[in-house]
Formats: sequence, C-alpha cells, structure tokens
Amino acid sequence: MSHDIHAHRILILDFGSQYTQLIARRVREIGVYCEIHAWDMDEAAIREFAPKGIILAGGPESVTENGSPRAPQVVFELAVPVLGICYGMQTMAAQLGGAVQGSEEREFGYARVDLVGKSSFLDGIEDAVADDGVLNLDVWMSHGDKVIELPDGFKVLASTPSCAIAAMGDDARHFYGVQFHPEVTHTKQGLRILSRFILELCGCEALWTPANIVEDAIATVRAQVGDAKVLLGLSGGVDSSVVAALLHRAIGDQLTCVFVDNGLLRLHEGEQVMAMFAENMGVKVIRANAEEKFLSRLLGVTDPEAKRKVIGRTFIEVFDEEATKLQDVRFLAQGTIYPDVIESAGAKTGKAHVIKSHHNVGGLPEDMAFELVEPLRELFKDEVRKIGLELGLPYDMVYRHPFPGPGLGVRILAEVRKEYADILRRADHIFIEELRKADLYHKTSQAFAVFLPVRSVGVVGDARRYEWVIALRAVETIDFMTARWAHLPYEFLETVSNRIINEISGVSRVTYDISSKPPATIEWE
Ligand SMILES: Nc1ncnc2c1ncn2[C@@H]1O[C@H](COP(=O)(O)OP(=O)(O)OP(=O)(O)O)[C@@H](O)[C@H]1O
Ligand SMILES: O=c1[nH]c(=O)c2[nH+]cn([C@@H]3O[C@H](COP(=O)(O)O)[C@@H](O)[C@H]3O)c2[nH]1
Ligand SMILES: NC(=O)CC[C@H](N)C(=O)O
Ligand SMILES: [Mg+2]
Repeated sequence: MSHDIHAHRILILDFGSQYTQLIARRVREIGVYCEIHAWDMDEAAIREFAPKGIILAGGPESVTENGSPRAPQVVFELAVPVLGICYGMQTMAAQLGGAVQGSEEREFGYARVDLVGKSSFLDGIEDAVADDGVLNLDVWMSHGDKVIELPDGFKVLASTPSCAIAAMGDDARHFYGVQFHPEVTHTKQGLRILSRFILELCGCEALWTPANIVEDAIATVRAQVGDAKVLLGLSGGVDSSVVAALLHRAIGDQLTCVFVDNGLLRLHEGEQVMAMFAENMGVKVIRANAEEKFLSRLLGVTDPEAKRKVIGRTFIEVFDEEATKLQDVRFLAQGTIYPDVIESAGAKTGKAHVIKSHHNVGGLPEDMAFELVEPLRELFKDEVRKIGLELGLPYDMVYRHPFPGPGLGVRILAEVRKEYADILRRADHIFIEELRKADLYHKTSQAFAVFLPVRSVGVVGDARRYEWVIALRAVETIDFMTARWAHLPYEFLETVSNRIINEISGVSRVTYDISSKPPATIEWE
C-alpha cells in the first residue's frame, strides 16, 4: 500500500456533549482520520494511539463542581497541539493554572466575537471588520461557565462583551481553547478554524479520502480473509450494499450474500436487490425465502422489544442455515458503522439507557462459529455513502433512506399479520413514489408509513367504509439521534392521503405524525 491513512490521526476526548460526533465528522471532512474516546481514556492507551493532535470536546458538567471530569494529564505532556472546545477549554484552563467561574445563566446561540491578539491559530480568519477596525467572527455559543483567568503562557485571542476570554492560546505549545463551537455550521468560519488546527498546527496530511479509504479497506480485508469464504447478510440498504460492493472488489467469488425475504420488506424490494447485485454486478446472491418462518414466529407477539428479539434471532437462524448449506464459511461480514460502535460502547458502560434494541447490535449469539468482517466499522454514514459512489454503486441506491432490519415488523403496531403487511407495503410505496415525484425524497432523511390497528369510519363513493388507519412519518435529521418532523407541503400530503384511501380498500383514514425526536423516536416501536 502506498501510504498508511491512519498514520496522521486526531484523538477526540468526549466529555458528554451532543456535538462530539459532529466534531469527528468535521475532522474526517477535512480529510484526517480521528477517533472519539471517553474523557477517562487510559493514559497508556493515549500514548499508544499516538495522535498528531488532541481535541477536548464539550460537555454538560461544570468544571467548577467537585469531581467533574478532567482531561488525563498526559494530554498536555505529549508535545502535540491541543484544542479545547467549550468544556474542553474550561478544563484546559483549570488544569493548567487558570480559573473558571460558574454561572447559572447560559449564553446560548449566535454571538459576534472580537478578535484580539495575534496567533498562529486564528490569524487571517475573520467574517467582518467593524468600524473601529476590529476583526469579528460570527460564532455559536452554548455555555454558562467561563474562563476568567488565563493559565501561564496563554493570551486572549477573542472576546465578547459578556465573555472576556472567548478564545485563548499559547503559540509556544500550540494549546488553544475556544468557548464557541467551531463544529456547528452556525459558526461560519468553523471549518477553516478546525482546518487550521488540524492541517497546519498539527501538521496532518489529508489522506482520508474515499479513494484511499477504499484502497485501504480492500487491502485489510484481503489480509484478514486470505482465501476463506465470507457470508454477508445483504438487505439492499446502504450499509450492507456498500459492504457487498467492497467485498466483491476485494475477494470476488469468495463472497456469497444472503438476502433474507422476511415478509417485512418494502414493495418490490427483493426483485430490486436481486436485479442490482446478482444480475448487474455479478455478485453471488442467495435469496432466502423466509416469510413463513418469520411470520409464524411473530404470531401473537405484540410487544415491540419482543418482536425485535424474535426477528433478530430468526435472522441469525437463517444465516446459519445458509452457511451450513454453503459449507466451510469462516467469516460473517456485517455493515456495522462507526455510530453503531460508539452507541453500543455507551450502552456497555451503562451511561446510556436502552431505548430500543437494534436488531444487529449485540444480537449475535456468544457461541457463534463465525469470525466477523466489518470493513465500515470506522466510518460515518456520509463517508459510507461516498465510498459507495467511489465503488460505482448508483446514486439512488447510495442515497436511499435507511430501512431498519426488523422492517415493517416494527411499523405494524400490533401482531404482525400478512394482510396488514400487504396494506402497509402499498401505502408506503405510494408515499415514497409521491415524494420522488415531488422532488421531496432527498429533502427528507427518512420517510415511511405506519399501520395503526384501529378502525375508523369513512365514506367512499356513497358507501360506508370501516377500515384501518395509516400514519405517515417523515423526518429531517443528520445523525438520526435527533430529528425534526418534515414540514411537507399540505397539497403534497393531500395528494398522498387521497391516493392511499382511494387505491387501498383496507384504509379509511390517513394521519401525519408531527412529533420530533426527542421526545418521540423516529420509528413508532
Ligand atoms: N433482509 C435482510 N437480509 C439480509 N440481511 C439483512 C436484512 N436486513 C438487515 N440485514 C443485515 O442487518 C444489517 C443491519 O441493518 P441496517 O438496516 O442497520 O443496515 P443496512 O440495511 O445495510 O443499511 P440502512 O441503514 O441504509 O438500511 C445489514 O447491514 C445486513 O447485514
Ligand atoms: O437496522 C436497524 N435495526 C433496528 O432494530 C432499528 N430500529 C430503528 N432503526 C433505525 O434507526 C434510526 C433511529 O430510529 P429510532 O429513532 O426509532 O431509534 C432510524 O433510521 C430507524 O429506522 C433500526 N435500524
Ligand atoms: N457546551 C459545553 O461544553 C458547556 C460547558 C459547561 N457545561 C458550561 O455550561 O459552560
Ligand atoms: Mg436496512
């Protein structure tokens, strides 16, 4: 391989902020590999990680409280640049001899900071020049506490009327702190500020590009797998499709995909997956028709968590059966991506509540005979998509909305029955078809229909109708952790509603879900 794309890497220590993943995505966007670890990461592990620079992220706690988190001391002893953002800046100040003042009052939202003092960090980056000749930056703030005394060696780089030390820096050691959030798009020069830190001050090269990532992943998979056989569960969703394309390029015929028709898929999904992979790309795909099996196991099951568990177990059973038929399959490939890894780490440390069990995380049996191949483990969804395009998958496949493994099973708010699934599939298809027609599909992040097991009276062509209710759900989100319901035009919703009620005789009423996440989740179960 021509270069090690992981050699130039940034370490991000997380203090529990909502924005830490966003920082990581920005660093990757700049073209540099990074990892997020908890703030109490082991000192030896930090040394071994050998970062070219460290970012201390934000967090909900207050540095002024006893027992609040601190950065491991080694962070300041590695002789690499360190950037503290918000809580990260505050703890940096406190740990290096400055002082932080607590406050109940939060400064939240847009702010204009004055740039004061020269530094290799912020020089030449500005939004505007005020009448008095002072340079300004438009930034986004979210804090209560503030640094009131600089540590030795630091000077003030930016200030606002309410926050005298809005940025600080020590050019000799390349330690910097910003009270504002450069990772959010509201901070207009945020990406330039982060680029300056990562490319110029840390001296990282931008090696993390789709072409390099693909080349690296192929080499890694070949080294891991040798000439053994690999089985991949292919859903037709973005992640497993990208894994299929990647493995096909890396190991060709050693790859066999199993597409499981569990009876809970979208309309024509099976045919589309087979056409795309088996017919066009020459990938070996087995279609496992397991509708009977899934539906019979789901009989009488109404609890959402119970459904997810039944579906997860049945998937593994089908994979096992197919692997046995193929003989000597040593590896099971999965489309696990970086957010899955971060979120299940959170679940492991007990810091996060289990809201719902995603079918593919932690669902694998302990005594599983396979070794795992997970080439997307380090990637965010937007990176997975870029890799998909790099590998030649069509735009429509790469930019499709995600579809959960339990599929329509968690969109039928009752016992799963084939007649319900058939109605839901058609309603969902109409909704998606209209979104595409109205050029709204790519303006929403995820959209689908939900089957409500409630009967409602209607009148269609002079006749009474007493049938089921369909709810439409469409959201806008970047990370699927939080989401806003999509403000679709009324005329559009009207068209969809009319089509569903007119074309599907089992539906008498359509509603639109106007809940955001939180407090609601994206799926209804
Ligand atoms: N119908 C299916 N047949 C085979 N494997 C499946 C099926 N549904 C899900 N899987 C497996 O479960 C994994 C997780 O599903 P998940 O929905 O998170 O990812 P995806 O379907 O690949 O992508 P997307 O998030 O875009 O839907 C998939 O990568 C795939 O390996
Ligand atoms: O593969 C999956 N297996 C699951 O069990 C599962 N549950 C939810 N989702 C998807 O995750 C995203 C967030 O969904 P929630 O807000 O409902 O938790 C949304 O994109 C959901 O569609 C799943 N995906
Ligand atoms: N966003 C943050 O990192 C906030 C830091 C700290 N909790 C404060 O309120 O100032
Ligand atoms: Mg999916």
